[in-house]
Amino acid sequence: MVLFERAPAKINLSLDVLGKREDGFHEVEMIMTTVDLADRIELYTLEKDRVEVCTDNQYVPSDERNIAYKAAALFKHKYRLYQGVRIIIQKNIPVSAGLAGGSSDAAAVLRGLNQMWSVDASLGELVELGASLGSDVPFCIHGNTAIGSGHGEKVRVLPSPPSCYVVLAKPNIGISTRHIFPKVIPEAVNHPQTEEVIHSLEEKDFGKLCSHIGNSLEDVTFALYPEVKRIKNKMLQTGVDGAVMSGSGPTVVGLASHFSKAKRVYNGLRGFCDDVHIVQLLDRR
Ligand SMILES: C[C@@](CO)(OP(=O)(O)O)[C@H](O)COP(=O)(O)OP(=O)(O)OC[C@H]1O[C@@H](n2ccc(N)nc2=O)[C@H](O)[C@@H]1O
Ligand SMILES: Nc1ncnc2c1ncn2[C@@H]1O[C@H](COP(=O)(O)OP(=O)(O)O)[C@@H](O)[C@H]1O
Repeated sequence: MVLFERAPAKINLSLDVLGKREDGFHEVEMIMTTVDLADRIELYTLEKDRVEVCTDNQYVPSDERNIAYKAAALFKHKYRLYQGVRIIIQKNIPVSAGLAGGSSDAAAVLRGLNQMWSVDASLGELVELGASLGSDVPFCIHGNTAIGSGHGEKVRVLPSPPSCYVVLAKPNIGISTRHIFPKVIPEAVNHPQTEEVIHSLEEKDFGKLCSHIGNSLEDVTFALYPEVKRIKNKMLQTGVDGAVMSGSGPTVVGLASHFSKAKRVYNGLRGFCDDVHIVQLLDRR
């Protein structure tokens, strides 16, 4: 049996760090949505009780270190399943980019195995399983647009954003989330106005959305990697309506009301930054 799943990239419209927790994680509040840049996951049932992973990206492990492998092993263990699965991952989402590519692959594997093996686990059960794999997995299971709180495991669905074009620009560096969080001083960083971002979604007010997007991790990432700040500034100079770093970076997200504007920003970034995409929001509810 074979099943195909799309694993879309997430972008942050906001990310606020509220404080440090005793378990080593940080209390966050982050508004996320998905875009039409996606990995493609193929799942094949194997008779042998084993998990196999193949990827086409040299920076992504093809063994038990792959988060998609971990998701399959966890799912098999939880539901006492003794058949195996081969997972083929076509990576289109840049790696270590702040776009939750790995988390989205893991979420796609949980969704896919649930369907392929007729387990019928509820969304809540999948979210709980996903939370043990990584802070972004619960959102990736939900998709659409949502606010994540706790360390990311509590997810509440929000209205879809107003329609727009999204420019994604990633400098030629990868950032590990675990290197950024320890350097955050919650009392010292800039905090986005999360409530205003929620109001702008409720009112479908694009201008208001653009003026309130923000990310508390920018201060730390910009200090360590000034090229990320330069990309954000370049986007703003070339006329994007709003710009914000996604996750712990380094991808910068630009929001543009029209394709012509997105194209101008895209052209302005070419030569300045190699990995640039114009994409659209997936959430069209
Ligand atoms: C920062 C965010 C925002 O969307 O995204 P990315 O930059 O990865 O896209 C996520 O919270 C990343 O989630 P994820 O990549 O799943 O990270 P995890 O494996 O859960 O955590 C990696 C490490 O980051 C730190 N961490 C993560 C989340 C959080 N709320 N507080 C933390 O302090 C912890 O040190 C943890 O050990
Ligand atoms: N399926 C996967 N896709 C991408 N990266 C993966 C995957 N499995 C494990 N990894 C490892 O996780 C790290 C970053 O994952 P990724 O999800 O791309 O970054 P981010 O959390 O910044 O969005 C990399 O070190 C990568 O090797």
